[in-house]
Amino acid sequence: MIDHVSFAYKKQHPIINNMSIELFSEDFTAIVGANGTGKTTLGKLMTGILKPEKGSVIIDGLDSSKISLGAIGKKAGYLFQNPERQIFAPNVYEELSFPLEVKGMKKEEIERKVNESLTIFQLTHLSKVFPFTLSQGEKQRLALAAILINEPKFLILDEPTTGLDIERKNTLSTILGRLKEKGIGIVMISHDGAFIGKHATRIIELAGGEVIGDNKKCLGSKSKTDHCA
Ligand SMILES: Nc1ncnc2c1ncn2[C@@H]1O[C@H](COP(=O)(O)OP(=O)(O)OP(=O)(O)O)[C@@H](O)[C@H]1O
Repeated sequence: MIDHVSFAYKKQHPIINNMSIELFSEDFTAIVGANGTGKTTLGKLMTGILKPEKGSVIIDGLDSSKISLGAIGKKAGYLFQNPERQIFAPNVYEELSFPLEVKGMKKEEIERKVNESLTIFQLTHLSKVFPFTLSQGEKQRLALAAILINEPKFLILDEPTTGLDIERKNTLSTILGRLKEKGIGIVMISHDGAFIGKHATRIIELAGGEVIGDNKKCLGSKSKTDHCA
């Protein structure tokens, strides 16, 4: 929940101005608005990468300013506009196994979870590959898989369809549809009207540091919150 949040990179130039938004895990929420209106900034505030100057960001009942990024990552994952920024391991398999090792999970359990994830994200044939040689779509699927191996309740995606061809967009659609069915709340920052039209159950529009539109569509969702447009 974004509660009366204000944020500026430079004093006197607020990007987010006393904004409040409540997000629900049953929604696929799209954040839209013109270039430079603060969508990415809001996404980073939602996942604790940036901290608000005023107000608070409450993630699953906890104040983002008071918990570590690691702890936030177990509740809300963030897919960067450029997924390369969040890939660190020497090969695809280790990108997925490392967070589980850190958790202290047993080797057999790690193998089972990683192999399952490689299958879901169509990366099995690339498991030994150096991640930086992957294509854009493959890097994105790897970054998504690495976020989701933490089993967060919310996933925030920043312009995930940029640079993807139709086939890769369809793969992403299928993956996001499965996540939705599992009850993971999805927030997508995007200019891709067709993709938003297909998936979003709620559309929040930003301008001038404020929310200027907040509409819900039903799309057959099990939405419990207010009305559907
Ligand atoms: N690290 C930064 N330091 C200073 N200013 C920044 C920084 N990041 C973003 N800004 C500025 O903040 C404003 C909002 O940027 P932001 O990336 O959040 O917008 P956006 O709505 O996501 O834009 P786009 O649709 O082009 O991706 C812009 O004017 C941008 O130049």
